[in-house]
Amino acid sequence: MKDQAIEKARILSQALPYIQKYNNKIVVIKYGGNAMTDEQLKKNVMEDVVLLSEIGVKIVLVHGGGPDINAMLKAVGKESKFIDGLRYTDEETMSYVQMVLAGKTNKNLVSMISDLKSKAVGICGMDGNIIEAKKHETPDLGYVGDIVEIHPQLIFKLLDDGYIPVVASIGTDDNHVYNINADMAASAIAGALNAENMVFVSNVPGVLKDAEDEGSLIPQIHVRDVQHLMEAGIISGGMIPKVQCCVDCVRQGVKKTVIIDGRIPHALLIEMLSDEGIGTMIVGDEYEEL
Ligand SMILES: Nc1ncnc2c1ncn2[C@@H]1O[C@H](COP(=O)(O)OP(=O)(O)O)[C@@H](O)[C@H]1O
Ligand SMILES: CC(=O)N[C@@H](CCC(=O)OP(=O)(O)O)C(=O)O
Repeated sequence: MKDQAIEKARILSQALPYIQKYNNKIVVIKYGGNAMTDEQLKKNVMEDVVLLSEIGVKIVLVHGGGPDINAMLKAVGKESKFIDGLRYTDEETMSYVQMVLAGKTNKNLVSMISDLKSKAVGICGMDGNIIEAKKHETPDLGYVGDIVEIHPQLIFKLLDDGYIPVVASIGTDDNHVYNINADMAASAIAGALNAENMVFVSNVPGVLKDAEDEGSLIPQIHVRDVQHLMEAGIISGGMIPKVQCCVDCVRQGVKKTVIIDGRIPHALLIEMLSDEGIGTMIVGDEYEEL
């Protein structure tokens, strides 16, 4: 019993340099819909978000919700169609995407944070014109948007006032509302906020040497090696835009980007506050180990 308590205290004390490192720093967390399907694991992720926020990390939570959107479309008898990992979004689909992402999924995360006695504000990229977008041109995906510019003032204001901004990936121009891939929204927001760290919470261990073999994790990739890994077919499918987003983040000055497995309880705490490496880190020359 006493030994267990000492071990717990040792692990807690290990967190001190990380708490100091991240105090008052902005960290963007992208929480993917595939890692939200288990309620207990979702609660673990929200507990980690709240704990990090309570120790002074300025957390911005950008979320996806692909499976929630698929379920809604199925319920109304509409087919989900993806091209190169992006959802074909006709006008009717767009209204469901907005309803689900900025409604059910967003408010569920906000209420979980409130239940943990912390303060969150749920918004989407239309609020405060955060995500200025334009129609994605080729291929024609309907109301799928590309990000033109991030206007981060509202996010800064919420962080300054002690709120955790919870952001749904919907953008707008003067005339239309657009469905934005949540990885892209998160990385563009991280770049615009000059975040210290960008963490993608997914449902894979990270980048694998062999996508079929969960034991083949690549712990660290330098941005200069990403092109080669794509050409060699090691990074493929849904991992291509995610890794590309990591590279964009690093190029925009985010010091560390990491893809972690939301199926591991408290993966965020392990990643942020311990000496244990978890997932795949994608870094540039600027990155320094603590
Ligand atoms: N080298 C790789 N390592 C891990 N996953 C890979 C790799 N290549 C392709 N993938 C695929 O990428 C998917 C992760 O992307 P995605 O489903 O878009 O995640 P999320 O829902 O978190 O946004 C995995 O489910 C896997 O099928
Ligand atoms: C254009 C596009 O594909 N948008 C995504 C937005 C949600 C998302 O990205 O959710 P995940 O992170 O859970 O995949 C979609 O409609 O599914």
